[in-house]
Amino acid sequence: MKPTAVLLVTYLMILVLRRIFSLVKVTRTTSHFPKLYTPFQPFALPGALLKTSSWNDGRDWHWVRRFQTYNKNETVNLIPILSGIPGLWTSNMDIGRQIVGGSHRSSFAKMDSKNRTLLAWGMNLASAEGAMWRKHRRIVGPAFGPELYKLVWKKTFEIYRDMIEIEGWKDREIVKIPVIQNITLKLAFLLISTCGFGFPSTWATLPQAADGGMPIQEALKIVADNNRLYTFVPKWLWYLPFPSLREAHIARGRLSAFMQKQVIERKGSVAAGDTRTDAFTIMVQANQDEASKYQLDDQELIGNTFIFLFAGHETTANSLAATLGFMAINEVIQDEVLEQIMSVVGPDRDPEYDDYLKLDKVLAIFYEATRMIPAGHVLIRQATEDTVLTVPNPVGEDGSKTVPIPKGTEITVDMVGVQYNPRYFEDPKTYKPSRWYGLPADSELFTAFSVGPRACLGRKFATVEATCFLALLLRDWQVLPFLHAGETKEAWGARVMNDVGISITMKAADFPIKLVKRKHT
Ligand code: HEM
Repeated sequence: MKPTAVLLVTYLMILVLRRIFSLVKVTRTTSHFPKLYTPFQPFALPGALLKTSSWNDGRDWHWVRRFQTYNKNETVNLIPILSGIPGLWTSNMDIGRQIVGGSHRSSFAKMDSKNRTLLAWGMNLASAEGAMWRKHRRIVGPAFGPELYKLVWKKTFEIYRDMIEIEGWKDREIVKIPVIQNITLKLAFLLISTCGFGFPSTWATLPQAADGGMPIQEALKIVADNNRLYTFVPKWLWYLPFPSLREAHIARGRLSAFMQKQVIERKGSVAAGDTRTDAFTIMVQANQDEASKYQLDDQELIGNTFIFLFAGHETTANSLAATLGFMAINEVIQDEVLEQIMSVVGPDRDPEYDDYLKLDKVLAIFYEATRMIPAGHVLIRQATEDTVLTVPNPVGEDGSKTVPIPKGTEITVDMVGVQYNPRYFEDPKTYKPSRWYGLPADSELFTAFSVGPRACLGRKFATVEATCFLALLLRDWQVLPFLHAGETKEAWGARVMNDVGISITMKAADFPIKLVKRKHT
């Protein structure tokens, strides 16, 4: 053998031995949990690029194998043999609470490597940890109060009305929507744009900006659609002559300059008594009122405004689309919900924010869709020190065990696993909104927004928007599936509502629906 070949083989053998050594070390230290072997870590390259198959666990493995993975044990140790870090995956929310709770005594933290997309516009609430998180929470928290929710309700109503008018549905008896996600994404985007950023936005096509450049709302839309690209594509690629990359680069530059100016202007208008109630304005107000050592700098204010877009746009839109998919195949539930809408709001009146709590069945159809296809599908943390977990015994056995967890262990709370765990849900495979009827609006029994201090800050933003939009839509229209020739409703449901994948959020693949105008007597 040639000396170079000998060197290469030796090098490869060292790599293999190092891999075996590190895997043995890691698996010994978390030996309490059963091991599942896979070639690659599902969320790291190359595993994330490959589809889940008989030999590979790709990035949607927890969806594809949701009825098998936790059959025998609620927590498993997923061990990638060829590349990536081994880690625990759990479907037990009692363990989840210990990991994602986020108290100042917590031994678990978010990992910077998983936060790159969220950090693209500045440090923010969703990415910060410890004292930094508390500082951000003091300023961002006050923005999410009754004034914002009233605005979300009002704007949802206005946007719905614009949509019906501008899409030309007003005079139609039947509307076929080829991709319902296009509608829900536009709605959720306009809501974040108006109520999060305080930019006036309508369903109509945007007018040209006064300076002839790209309208700010359009720049925001392009950034929302391309932010991931911006995080992962090397900087030099932006300057190559690919029109879509150039456009994304220009949009980012324009928005960045605009936001810097906006912070200064908003500070001035707040000092002069600005009474707007969008989250950005209230956050700037809270920042002005804070002692200087707790204040956020301009970039942090911008980072937090953008987090509303990245955390709240696709999640809400995909959950709304899923709700409409489940409505299309559940006529009886749709009628039951309509009955509540008619008794609370009636056939003609504009729904008001005070109706929100009375429309619990409308909220329940959204909750149940979000349970079955949880947009926030994984909560990933790492142990920051040697610690322990209290692991409940299997269902039917009282008590729990204390299990040591070494520093550095990565733990993923698998929200699909949690939402399909029979410990928490009777008949978890069935779409059954009645499980949520009458549930107090902020109850932690509903876990798809996470739990504890680090739970979703936008939960009420999303549920107010969803309740208002669904009440309006279901009052005016019957939602039906758009069937293939000869297809039954059940077959449509099985095909469409199980075709679920992951971009960053979890979502049903694009699907069409049909709306038939209701005739209220
Ligand atoms: C159906 C819609 C939504 C779902 C399912 C959802 C789900 C979640 C989940 C599971 C988390 C916890 C993530 C983790 O700990 O790793 C979270 C955090 C967060 N969400 Fe949402 N979310 C939704 C809508 C929104 C909206 C509309 C906004 C803002 C307007 C928002 C803002 C946030 C923020 C700021 C955090 C970070 C909170 C913190 O770390 O203190 N979310 N969301």
